[in-house]
Amino acid sequence: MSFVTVDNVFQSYGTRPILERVSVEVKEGEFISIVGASGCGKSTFLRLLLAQETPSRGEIRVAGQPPAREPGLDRGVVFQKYSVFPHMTVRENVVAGESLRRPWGRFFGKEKVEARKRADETLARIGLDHVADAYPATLSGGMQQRLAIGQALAARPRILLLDEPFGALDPGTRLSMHDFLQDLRRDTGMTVFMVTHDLSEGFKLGDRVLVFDKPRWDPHDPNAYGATITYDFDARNGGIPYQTIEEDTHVLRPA
Ligand SMILES: Nc1ncnc2c1ncn2[C@@H]1O[C@H](COP(=O)(O)OP(=O)(O)OP(=O)(O)O)[C@@H](O)[C@H]1O
Repeated sequence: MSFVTVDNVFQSYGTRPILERVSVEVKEGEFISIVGASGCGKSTFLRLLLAQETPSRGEIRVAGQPPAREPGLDRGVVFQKYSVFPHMTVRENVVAGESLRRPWGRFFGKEKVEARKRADETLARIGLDHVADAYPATLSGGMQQRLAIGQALAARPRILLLDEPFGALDPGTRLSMHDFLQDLRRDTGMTVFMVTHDLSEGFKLGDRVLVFDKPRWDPHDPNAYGATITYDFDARNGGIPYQTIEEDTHVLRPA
């Protein structure tokens, strides 16, 4: 059964189309990698899933409902640049990750004690419990990015959105982050959408790899048309396409 449904979504900025006819269904627990040329709208697609933006046309549903507009507890997000707070300790960063998503923004009294306990559980899960009282500047790049993921996980989201989360890391750290993410996913059963520029990373981590591209191209006006999902690969089965786009209708159909 579909958990995230994207139904014929279009997004434009002013008169400029960015995405057109994007439709995809994702089951709960699936890991979706997203690849495509620079500027083709991959981050825009994540912002739509996050409900930071509303599509110009079409509909997105999460568990049958429109995604909540306010910062929700159901979706966590991690960007390439570390989003941790430098003036807070590692533990405080994880507590903040949860509290900032609440309407009133802070925990008090007993709630605070419980939030710190949950933060310590998250830190144990991401292997940062031994540096709970340290400040982010004293951590390596990989540890800081793990902390950013810990922040996003603090509220136990059902969906994790990752926008090139490992792009700024060196190759060795990147590999250990892959292991970390695979373990995390096994433990939590989260649904993950990850934008990456690295195709092999996309196939290694993803159950499916979605390719965003422009099916129509005007050489005199490269911005005339938007991008859509042109391939939907089964990454667990040698990269056989589940679906490919039809030349005439530009609609994804079973391959
Ligand atoms: N708020 C906005 N207003 C106007 N144009 C925007 C806005 N956000 C993004 N764009 C434009 O939309 C296009 C798609 O941007 P987006 O960041 O989604 O692409 P991307 O595929 O994630 O790119 P990259 O791989 O380089 O990160 C870009 O040309 C960008 O300049």
